Amino acid sequence: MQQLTPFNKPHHVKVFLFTGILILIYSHIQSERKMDSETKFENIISKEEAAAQQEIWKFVFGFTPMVVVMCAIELGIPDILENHDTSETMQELWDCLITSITLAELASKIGCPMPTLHRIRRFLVQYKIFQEIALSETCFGYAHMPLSQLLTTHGKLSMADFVLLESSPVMLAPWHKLSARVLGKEGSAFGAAHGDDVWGYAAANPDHSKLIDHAMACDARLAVGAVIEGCPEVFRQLRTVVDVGGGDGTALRLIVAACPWISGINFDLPHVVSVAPACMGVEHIGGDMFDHVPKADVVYLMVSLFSLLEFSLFSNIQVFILIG
Ligand SMILES: C[S@@+](CC[C@H](N)C(=O)[O-])C[C@H]1O[C@@H](n2cnc3c(N)ncnc32)[C@H](O)[C@@H]1O
Repeated sequence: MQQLTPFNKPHHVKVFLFTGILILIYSHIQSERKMDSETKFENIISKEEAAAQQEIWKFVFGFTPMVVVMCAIELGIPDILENHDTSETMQELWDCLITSITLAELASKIGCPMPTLHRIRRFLVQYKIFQEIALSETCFGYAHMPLSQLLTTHGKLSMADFVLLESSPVMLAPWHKLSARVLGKEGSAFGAAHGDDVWGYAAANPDHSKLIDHAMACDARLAVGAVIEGCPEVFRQLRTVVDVGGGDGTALRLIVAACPWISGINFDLPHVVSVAPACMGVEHIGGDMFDHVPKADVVYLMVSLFSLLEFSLFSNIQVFILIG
């Protein structure tokens, strides 16, 4: 008698084949899925890697915005624009209320070739520091943006001198000592770069000291303007005020102008006050705040928070601190 195996009946063969095909299809789908997710994963990685490869350029050329803005200030572009009168014809023709200047006009005022200026212009427009206005199909004008307004020399809220200070070689050199500072090899990064602290270096280098004073004045105009406007009551009862580390006296000049009943003492290191501009209602006194500070109804210290401990010596004086 012939033994029956699963294959010797036709319907068994069919079932077997059918199951086999199902298994094949299933494993094929599974392997497709696996490949699919692997490819997707690889794609994600490669997208991230591609993004990183783009991102890295920000760090390679991260300094560029700072130096191009510095260049614009040094060339006087914001000031030229500020003082430029758009010709009446142009004004009427284009009904353009925004003062703008063409590249040719700008190049001629600066006294530089157009092609090099064009490259700086492109960057400044791209970064929305200036805006480009189409005056015709072929002619463009360049106009102020809120950012470029802050770069004019005499603007009320100008930050131009702060940009010039921080982009100066003296202030950039300490950043090259940062890793040594982190490793504890250097006391201070500024000292490592220049062999002295910031104020000692400034005392020996009047040009740099002037740069610091002007930069600090930018900050003082912003901060003090906001305090006078935001809380004028702070000044009502005061007769005498000392600004410790007051730089060229900008902060006190603003306070005294807004509150003429106040007498101000601008207290700073001797090399700073000796060149500070005279101002009615403000007396400049030179000295070291760690030795003594003139007496007054109020002593305030803005920014220079070297050591609050030293201010325990003001224990019987009202002290308030403005952080700019
Ligand atoms: C960061 S600046 C601030 C300037 C000003 N308060 C402002 O915000 O515009 C610090 C000021 O403190 C002054 N300074 C540093 N050490 C000082 C000291 N030992 N005694 C008095 N003034 C000092 C500096 O000369 C400088 O003008």
